[in-house]
Parts: sequence; structure tokens; C-alpha cells
Amino acid sequence: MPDAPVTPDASRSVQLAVIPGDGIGPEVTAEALKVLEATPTGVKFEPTRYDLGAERYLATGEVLPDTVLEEVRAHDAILLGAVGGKPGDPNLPPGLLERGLLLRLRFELDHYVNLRPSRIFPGAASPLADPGEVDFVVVREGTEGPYTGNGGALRVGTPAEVATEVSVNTAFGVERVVRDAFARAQKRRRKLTLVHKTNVLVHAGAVWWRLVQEVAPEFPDVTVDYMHVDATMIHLVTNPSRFDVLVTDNLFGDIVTDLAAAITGGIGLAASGNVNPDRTTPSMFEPVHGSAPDIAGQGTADPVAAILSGALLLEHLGLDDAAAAVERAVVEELAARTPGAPVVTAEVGDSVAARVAG
Ligand SMILES: NC(=O)c1ccc[n+]([C@@H]2O[C@H](COP(=O)([O-])OP(=O)(O)OC[C@H]3O[C@@H](n4cnc5c(N)ncnc54)[C@H](O)[C@@H]3O)[C@@H](O)[C@H]2O)c1
Ligand SMILES: CC(C)[C@H](C(=O)O)[C@@H](O)C(=O)O
Ligand SMILES: [Mg+2]
Repeated sequence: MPDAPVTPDASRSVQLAVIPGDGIGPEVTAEALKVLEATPTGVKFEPTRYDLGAERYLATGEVLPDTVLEEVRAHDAILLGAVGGKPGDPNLPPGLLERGLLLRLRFELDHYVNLRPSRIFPGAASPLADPGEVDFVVVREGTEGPYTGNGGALRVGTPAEVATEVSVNTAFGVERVVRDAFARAQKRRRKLTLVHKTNVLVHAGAVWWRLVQEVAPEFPDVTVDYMHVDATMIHLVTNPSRFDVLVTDNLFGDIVTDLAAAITGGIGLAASGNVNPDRTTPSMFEPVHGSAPDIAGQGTADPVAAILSGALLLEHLGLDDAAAAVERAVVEELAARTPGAPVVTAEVGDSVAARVAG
């Protein structure tokens, strides 16, 4: 179900765990924090910075110590930049930070709704000639699918090598995310599209298909649609305005949302929330993009994705007016951009912070 309502308590401070991470992560997180701190919210943000990521691993061998996980768990919310090195970096075993840090946080904190909204903001440059009104949300399952690490390799390095990566789809896990997606659709344009590959992945597909049919009667005003994931790639490019809420598994959701970002103005604008709608743990907000080693250190990363992730964080905390104010400030900022002009990370943060502060 969508997040349980919360009432902001003006006398309370919000304990924020901040994990800037690697590459452009610290650059964009600094701007997101700047904007959060400038936004009139009625609550006080108390950030605690955690130096997790490649640097810490290379210096200490630590990825996410249990004690740090427990400290992070004690916060109200988490703001994350990005983790991971340059693909192929010999000093970082593949997946070490992605699995051991990012996915461990998502799994341990039961972030079963990976929420990824996509909108073409006025002024944002879509590569599509005539995209129409685009405003949809991908509800990506966040704790299962092929991401669980269920698999292995036999006879590694030989011509007879066999590697498996098994997709895990439990009725419990699928039903809860499907119900959440229906409830979000009900509050929006009341259209839900299940995205899968039921024509080939017949076992996983069957459980997703069945549970969507089973949950649908609870939301009689929501129209249900189904689309194979490959065809979804076509429709996202040719007619993205047809979508309202898409619900899909962990891996399809990862891929769909990078394309969604590309068609709505670029990966530098795409925000996400790893949400525990039951509020038993802190939810974690981060841009969809990664650590972008190709542009790290140049001060040219677009911080808008991180800033909008901050807006999702505010909304999750029940600070809806503040979230809307950040979004408005970003819309103004994007409208004022000169198409093709280079982005200066800190200038964007300063400008959005100034707009939001009024
Ligand atoms: N949430 C995360 O922490 C996360 C997400 C994706 C990838 N990663 C990791 O990041 C590393 C790099 O991955 P990748 O190159 O596949 O994906 P990426 O998202 O880091 O970069 C893809 C492309 O988008 C550009 N880009 C990304 N963010 C941008 C921004 N804010 N402004 C302007 N351009 C931006 C990059 O320069 C690059 O050309 C890998 O180690 C990967 O595992 C982490
Ligand atoms: C880095 C990786 C584990 C992550 C994912 O696949 O979920 C990233 O691509 C994302 O989209 O957040
Ligand atoms: Mg991704």
C-alpha cells in the first residue's frame, strides 16, 4: 500500500543518514542536502554522514559493517548518492559495492517498493520529437527477482562453465508490490500496466500475472493492462504518454527506468525512492544514475536527480508542501536553462536552493 500517512512534527528533528558514495555521488548529494536545508519544512534536518563506498573499501576492506548498518537503521530516512567504480576496475571486484552496500541496504531495510517517477518537465530536453504529456511512475520490485544472489557458477574458466542467476519471485513479495502499485494508480490516472515477459519466463510470469488479477478487484476503478517488456521499450519511445503506473520486477524495472530517464530529459534528472511503505525501517532516496566515473570530479554532473530524490524524501516524511516547493523550484530552474549549455553542479544547487528559499 502507499506509504502510511505521517504527520510532521514541527518540534522534532529529522535524523538523516547521508551516504554520498563514489564518483559523482558526493558532488550531487551535497547539492541535494543544500536544497533540503534551504527548504522551509518546519522540521530540522540532522544529517549524519557515512563514508561508505570504494574509498573506504580500498582503505579498510570494509563495505558495510554490521554496526554501521544498525546505526543507519536508526535514522528517519537515508539520502544516497551513488556507489560503484569504473566498470572493469581491477581494484574493485565486480558487484562488491553494488551488492554488498547498495543492495544490502535495500534488502536489509526491506525496500520493497523502488519508486521511479518519470515526467517531462517544461524545459527539459526530450530526445523524442513529439513525446506528448509524459508523467508516469515505475513501481519496481526492490527485494527479489534476479537480484537475490541465488545462483552460482560451475567449472569456472573452462569451456564447460555454467553460470546461473535465478530469479526469485515469491507470492508474498509480488503481492505486496502489486498492491502498492494499484493503490498509487488509484490516486493518479487509474491505469496500471504490468510489465513482464510472461511468454518466456512462464514460472515467474505466472505469479505476477495471477497476483495482478487477484488484487485487481480491490481496485475496481483501476484499468489493468499488460505489456511484454520488449514491447514496452517500443511504446516508451513511440507513445510514452500512454503510461500511468507500471509495475514490474527488479531487473526489468532497472532497465525500463534508464530508458524512461533518457526519454524524459536525461539520467541527470531521474529520481528514485527505495521505500518501505510499512515504515518499519528508514526509506532511502537516491538518483537513478550511478557514480558516472567518466565525469566524476569535473563538477559538471547534473544534481537535479539527487535534488528531486530529496523531494521524494520530503514527501515520504509527510512534508508534502516542502516537496512540492522543491519540485516547483526545479521546474523553474529547468525552464531557465539554455538548451545545450554545460551544467555546473554547484551552481544548479545554489540556484535551486535560492528559488526554494523564496
Ligand atoms: N544507485 C547506484 O548507486 C548506481 C546506479 C547505477 C550504476 N551504479 C554504478 O555506477 C558505476 C557507473 O555505472 P554506469 O556508467 O553504468 O552508469 P551511470 O549512471 O553512472 O552513467 C551512465 C552515463 O550517464 C551519465 N550520467 C550519470 N549521471 C549523470 C548526471 N547526474 N549528470 C550528467 N550525466 C550523468 C554518465 O556520465 C554516463 O555517461 C558502476 O559502478 C555502476 O555499478 C550505481
Ligand atoms: C547499481 C545497481 C545495483 C542498481 C540496480 O541495478 O538497482 C542501479 O543500476 C540502479 O538502478 O539503482
Ligand atoms: Mg540502474
